[in-house]
Amino acid sequence: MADVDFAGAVVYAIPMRTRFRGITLREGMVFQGPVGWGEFCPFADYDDAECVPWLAAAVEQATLAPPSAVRDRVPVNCTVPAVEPARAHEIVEASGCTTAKVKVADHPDSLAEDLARVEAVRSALGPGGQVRVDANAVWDVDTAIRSLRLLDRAADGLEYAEQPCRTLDELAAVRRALDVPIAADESIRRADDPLRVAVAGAADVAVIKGTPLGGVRRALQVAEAARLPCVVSSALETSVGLAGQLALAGALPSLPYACGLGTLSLLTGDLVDDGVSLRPVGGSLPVPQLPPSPDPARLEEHRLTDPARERWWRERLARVRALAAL
Ligand SMILES: O=C(O)CCC(=O)c1ccccc1C(=O)O
Ligand SMILES: [Mg+2]
Repeated sequence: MADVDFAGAVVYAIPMRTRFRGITLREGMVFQGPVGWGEFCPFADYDDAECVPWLAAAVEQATLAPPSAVRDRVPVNCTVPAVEPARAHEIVEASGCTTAKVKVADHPDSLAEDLARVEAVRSALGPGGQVRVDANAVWDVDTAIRSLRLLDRAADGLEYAEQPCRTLDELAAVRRALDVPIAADESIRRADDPLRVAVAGAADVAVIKGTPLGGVRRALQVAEAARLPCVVSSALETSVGLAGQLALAGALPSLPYACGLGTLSLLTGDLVDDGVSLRPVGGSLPVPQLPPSPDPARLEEHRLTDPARERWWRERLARVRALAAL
């Protein structure tokens, strides 16, 4: 990709407001192409091969215009990390969202805390809101069934449960045992071939994350192949990468659920100006025409300064570019 300024890529590091998915500092790179900026932000524990689609997504955004949108706003959920009930209540209230996604099973023996968090979220939303939970694939089938029965009751009805177990067979078993709808996330984005994963019997909802799936175009194909209602969700990007996820959500023919794109509030800062920052207002986000450009002062503020860490990112980008032939 001769037309992408990889040499001028900036490495950023933004602290998380609360630990999320084991992450306390969100790191990544942004670079500019002929169409705009792209963001390369695979999690630190991913090997080079798993980073290839993340790079493809960033390069796509920097070099190709987004697909045409069929809507100009996208309803979003607020994301509630594994926090105390009082904090969970505050997060939901401050978000302005009527749908909340609650992290559960964050550590062993978390059930009592999970139940209290889900109850607090329901009380913050009131009866008209929707509560979904995400267990990030950690339960076995029996634990999932037992926990989800109780969580469903504590939530006064769950909208769905995201990836309660690891495999599709396990998801199918949980789905057969319960009335709670099941959503597949890791089963799709970490599949060997996301285009071929037969998720339809194992889940009711497909979580589509454009960044790990290799970009907006590829994610639209995965969404079509899934043959299920889709929820677009973030990978904790700054507003630069979130813009691509909103382009994806804007282009999907059908979007029956709130999307997991209200995640900027999990970070303590952003790379773009407040006026174009993708923070939900009234429970929804706009579909931007083009990705917002980083603000130079914000870039400087969040620039990663540790030289060894910066080198790690630049070397990672070089290796992944070689692997991806980009
Ligand atoms: O879906 C959301 O509400 C926010 C995004 C989210 O939860 C997430 C973000 C980064 C990595 C993994 C996940 C996840 O869905 O487990
Ligand atoms: Mg998930």
